[in-house]
This record gives sequence, structure tokens and C-alpha cells, in this order.
Amino acid sequence: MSSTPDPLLGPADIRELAAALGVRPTKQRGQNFVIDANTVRRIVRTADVRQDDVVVEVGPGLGSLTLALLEVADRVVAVEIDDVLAGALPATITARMPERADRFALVHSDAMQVTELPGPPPTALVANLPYNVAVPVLLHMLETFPTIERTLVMVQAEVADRLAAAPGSKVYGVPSVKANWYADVRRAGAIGRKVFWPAPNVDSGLVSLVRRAEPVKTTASRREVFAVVDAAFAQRRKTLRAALSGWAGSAPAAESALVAAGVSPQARGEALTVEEFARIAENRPTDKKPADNKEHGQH
Ligand SMILES: C[S@@+](CC[C@H](N)C(=O)[O-])C[C@H]1O[C@@H](n2cnc3c(N)ncnc32)[C@H](O)[C@@H]1O
Repeated sequence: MSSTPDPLLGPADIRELAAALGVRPTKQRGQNFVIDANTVRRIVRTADVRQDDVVVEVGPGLGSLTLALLEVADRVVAVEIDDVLAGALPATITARMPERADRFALVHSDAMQVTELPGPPPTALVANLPYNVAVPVLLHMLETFPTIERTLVMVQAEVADRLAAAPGSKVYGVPSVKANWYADVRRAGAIGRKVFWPAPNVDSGLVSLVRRAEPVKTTASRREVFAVVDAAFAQRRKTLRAALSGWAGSAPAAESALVAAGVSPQARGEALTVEEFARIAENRPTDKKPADNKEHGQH
């Protein structure tokens, strides 16, 4: 009895592909490729990818996760920055899954620069993110594509903890609050080092983000809210009264904004929910509001 070979990439396939392309993975681009078919299938299951999803993947690399996504979803759009990897991927997809190649589109670009994608709007984001830019890329995608409902990303374990942290936790910080502006966030599992080539020197974790049913109720803009968050955590050991003095113009002005928002001036940023940050933003002294323009493009 002949069995059909697995279309997904295993360790030998990755080695062969990398050798044929002359790929030398770089740290700078966070290039650690998954060499284990079980791991990518598990990621796709955990992501709850459905057949009618339009999935966007950031950093497809040699295509390990891309192929697992194509097994399930009707459409996958992958954004890859690397010239050699982007150039080779369509041929890999055609060779491994010829019957599904027309469901795949490649965007050769830096994900941070992407403002539109070909085809119908994405409904899900699934990615093994480049670790050095994981948080900005994640936030950029959630902001740019509001149609993304479900997200599952693999990131460094420590970053996964930060993203999913709740107020009061030691690791609660800027990534936690900003991710929570868009979504309900939770840890969704751990991934060991051995499933990668080359093996990274940190553990990895999965994070699931489900877009909020209702956006945070506030009259402040996303930029205004994020400006408070950045200021509060830039000096996380200080009380908010002190940490927000620059943002408000003075410590007494910060105190007034905090009191008006119903937040103790003695509290620290690590205790506040995203809703509380939004209320503080609403109460920024009016003469300070134009300063927000300078944070354009920052997350
Ligand atoms: C951790 S690897 C994941 C590769 C593949 N998805 C896998 O799981 O085997 C990260 C990938 O992101 C790509 N990358 C790095 N920075 C990027 C950026 N700013 N925009 C798009 N892709 C990027 C890298 O070239 C690499 O292919």
C-alpha cells in the first residue's frame, strides 16, 4: 500500500530547501524556522482557523506554517521581508500543494509598511513572528486590519507573558495594555526550542487574541490613549502623578487629570486597566493635546 507523503515540511525538507536557496538564517530578522509538522498543525488548531477564513501570516519563511494554514483555510496571504525567502515561497507552495496554490498570495514587504492586502479583507492573523519586532508588528496588524477577528502568534515566552498579563502583574506593561486595547488576550501554550532550526536560545509561547466585541468606550483617540500608557510606563516605579507630569505639563495638572478620571494620583501604571488609561487621556489638559502628533507611527 502506498501512502501519500506529508505535504508539510519536516527537518530534512527544511535543510534541503535552505541549502538549495543558500539561506543562512539571521538573528536580525528573527529567522528561526519550524521543522516539525505537528507543531504547525497544533498552531493552526489552536488558532481555530476555519475553512472560510482569510488568513494573513507575517514572516512565512520557508513555508512551514503557511502550508499548514493552506490545509485548512480557503485563502492565505503571507507578508515576507526577505528577498530570497519571498522569491522562493510560491514555488514551494506549488510543489507541495499544487491543488491549493491558487489560494495563496505573497506580499514581499516589511510587515510594518503594509497598509493593504490583495483580495478580500483578512479575518485571522496567524504567525510565528520575528522575535525582535513581534510586538510592533502585532499591534500594526491589529490596527491596520480591523477585520482580523482571531489572532494566534508565536513569540518569545517572556513577550507572551507580557502580552497576556493582567493589571497588578509584575510583567504587566505597555504591550499588555496596548494589546488589550484591541483584544481579549490569553496565553495559549508553550513551544520548546527543539522544533526550530536554528534552535533559538529562548523558549516560545503562543498568544491568542480575540478582537473585543465592543471597542473600549472613550472619546479619546487610540493615539491619545497610547500616549498616556507610554508616559506612565516610561517611569513605571513612579506614581502616576509624577510619571504623567510631562504629559500633563506639571505634576498638579497630572493630579487634576487623574482625579477627574477617578484614578488615585498615587497609583502606578501597572495597576491600571486600559479603560482607566482611556479615562485619563480624556482628561488631558486641553493645551497639551496637540503634542500627540509627534507619536505618529509608534506603538
Ligand atoms: C521566526 S521566522 C518564522 C518563519 C516561518 N513562519 C516558520 O514558522 O518557520 C520569522 C520570519 O519573519 C520574517 N521577517 C522578519 N522581519 C519581518 C518584517 N518586518 N516583515 C515581514 N517579515 C519579516 C523573517 O525573514 C522570517 O522569515
